Amino acid sequence: MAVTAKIAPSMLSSDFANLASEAERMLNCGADWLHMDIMDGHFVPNLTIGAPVIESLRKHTKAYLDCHLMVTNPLDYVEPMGKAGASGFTFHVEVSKDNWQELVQRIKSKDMRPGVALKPGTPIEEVYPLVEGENPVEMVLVMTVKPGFGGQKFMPEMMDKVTLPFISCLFLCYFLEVRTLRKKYPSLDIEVDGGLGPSTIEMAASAGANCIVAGSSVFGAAEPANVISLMRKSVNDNQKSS
Ligand SMILES: O=C(CO)[C@H](O)[C@H](O)COP(=O)(O)O
Repeated sequence: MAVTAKIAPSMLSSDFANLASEAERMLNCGADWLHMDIMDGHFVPNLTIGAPVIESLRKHTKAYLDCHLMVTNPLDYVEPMGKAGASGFTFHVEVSKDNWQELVQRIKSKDMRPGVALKPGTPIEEVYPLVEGENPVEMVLVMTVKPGFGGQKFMPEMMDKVTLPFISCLFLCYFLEVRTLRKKYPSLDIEVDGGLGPSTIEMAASAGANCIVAGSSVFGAAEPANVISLMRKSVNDNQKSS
């Protein structure tokens, strides 16, 4: 089964004081999902929003809220996030090795879609059991920057987790790990997050990523709709040719 493109502007780059109108603006520009970064100031060195803000935003939109939990204790967030109206709940594998089964089961019981994320440097093999288990996650999020802040430079070596491109005319096996992920799981949603935009989308899409999180490149664009549509086209073209 072919995967579909999901373009998810990262609301971390929005004007938080006008979150509802920023969300509406992105949806009007063609966004499929709204990416919400939940940071606890412990798992990552930044503190953002939590369930109360998701609950407030939910009153203004029916959109899919793709929530990325950069927190040390994701289990503590399942109940409040479910109640608040989160659609997707993506937790980090680095803090869930012992309880991911319970976590996935609880996320599903709250009608959210479970996903697992990994930081740069975490071996891709660590997510295999979560994708192949009896009660699997439905998305893998590959971070292409160190989580914590928007506007960082894209890390090509993390894209190695999705494809095997030529870089500077050299055969560099940068994308071996993620290419492996797509090869292993043809119908899995694979999301990439960090430094994605017009100059990096082709690399991500050819590697097999279909869910694209983009903050500064979308919010910083004069015409966000053009950036969103360009990224969607790149994913769709690569999916057709794969
Ligand atoms: O999760 C994140 C940071 O932890 C952000 O979603 C991500 O970095 C997006 O921002 P940008 O597209 O500007 O890199």
